[in-house]
Amino acid sequence: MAQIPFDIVGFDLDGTLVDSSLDLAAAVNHTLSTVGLPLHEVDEIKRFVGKGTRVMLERALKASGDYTPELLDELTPVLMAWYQEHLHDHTRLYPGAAEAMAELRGRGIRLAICTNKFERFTLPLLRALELEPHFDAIIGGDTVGKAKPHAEPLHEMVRRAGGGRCVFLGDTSNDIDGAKNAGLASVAVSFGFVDVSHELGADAILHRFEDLVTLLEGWER
Ligand SMILES: O=C(O)COP(=O)(O)O
Ligand SMILES: [Mg+2]
Repeated sequence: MAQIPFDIVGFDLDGTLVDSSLDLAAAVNHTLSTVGLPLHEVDEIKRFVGKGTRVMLERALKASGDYTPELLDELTPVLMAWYQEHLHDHTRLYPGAAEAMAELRGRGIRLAICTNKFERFTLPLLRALELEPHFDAIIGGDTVGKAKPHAEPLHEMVRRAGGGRCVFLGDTSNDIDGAKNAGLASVAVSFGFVDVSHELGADAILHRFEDLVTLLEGWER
């Protein structure tokens, strides 16, 4: 069995480890419906994800020409409250992720998460999906006061996971730029919310979780 040259495999959450698009889209559309604004398609809302819940709503309001700072302030708590109650109605791991995580852990590699989703959503979601025990570190968008692409949340993830060489997987520029800023190896996934994997300048691209272990085994030492 070939060796994997990493101590830690870190994951972005939305659009990388879990497909949360239906619940996020429902949260945005529920919020817009409370004030009679036009709703968005799920595929459109997927493009708004990655910089946290408030920015997702801001992008949705801007897309329909309805944005004002006051409206965003008014509606953000509505979205937060609704999403808190619907974190895992439809949200699931991507195919092959559970098996890849089990294989990596079985080989002594530590797993970690760094997401721009707030802890108040991240932790209950991971608990509901029974994923929390698999991770040595879970960093949310508000854990260290800075979000990806800032290096600090990724540094904190590596620190809390016990240190060592780390590769980080993600689906947007926040993730890959963040990994680079933190000096980590990076993998862009092509099955996330928007496939921009070829534009991100990641060290490698992953098309399906079934290929993750082989990809890491073949990594240059
Ligand atoms: O924008 C968000 O809510 C979080 O997104 P992320 O898990 O992809 O960082
Ligand atoms: Mg993401």
